[in-house]
Amino acid sequence: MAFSSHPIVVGNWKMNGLQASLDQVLAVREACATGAAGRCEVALCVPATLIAQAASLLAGSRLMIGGQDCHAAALGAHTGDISAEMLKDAGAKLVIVGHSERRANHGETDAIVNEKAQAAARAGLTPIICVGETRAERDAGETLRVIGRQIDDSVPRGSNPEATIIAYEPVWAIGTGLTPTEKDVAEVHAFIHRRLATLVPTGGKDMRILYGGSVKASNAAALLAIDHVDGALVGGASLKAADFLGITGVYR
Ligand SMILES: O=C(CO)COP(=O)(O)O
Repeated sequence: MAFSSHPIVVGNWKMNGLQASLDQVLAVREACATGAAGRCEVALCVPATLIAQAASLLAGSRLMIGGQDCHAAALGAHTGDISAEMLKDAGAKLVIVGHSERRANHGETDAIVNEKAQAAARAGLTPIICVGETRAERDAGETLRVIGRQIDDSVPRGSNPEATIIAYEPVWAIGTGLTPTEKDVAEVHAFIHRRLATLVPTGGKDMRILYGGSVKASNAAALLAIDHVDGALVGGASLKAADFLGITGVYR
């Protein structure tokens, strides 16, 4: 087990964060400047209402801002939606697509997620494409079958491996304090790597695969040292800079 050579830790604030939360962005920015944030790329996917302001605070910083979802179209009659081009215009560098909360709460299929990932790439954003099995699927021994289908159908053919990130987030590990065993994480990440190589023959092995689901400072070192784990997608523990930096700081 060894740390990835090109890791990234991404915070997903979900539907949390008001103006006052920009203080947390500033604290992470400061840690990135001093080196306290660790030797990894660092990004925060804040609510859409904060993207432009957060990004404007980060000129010259290596901290990146991302969105949490985008529409597949560039513009048009889609009330309440946000396009990848709009996120880019607001200063985002990345966007999460296909998070299990979007798949479950908004009926997003692999085909929709695939279109969103293509939209992100078209706009010059790095898509973070999420996959993960439910508890019932794991208990039924279906994990690899489900993940294989999600990868095949959600990851656009011909994706640029350097500008596409996969996040493995077991649904049952999100917000529960539960995590898979290290052996299970290693098995799924190695499986995703092999599967990507069939989809992106020119460099599936270069595509980074993040682990997400109840990552916190106390378990980050063990999770991030697992083979084929190239970083983390962090929910609850990304809301406070101190907690988040306890995770990024694992990469010394
Ligand atoms: O869904 C997640 C990140 O996208 C994980 O959330 P938690 O870290 O709160 O479990």
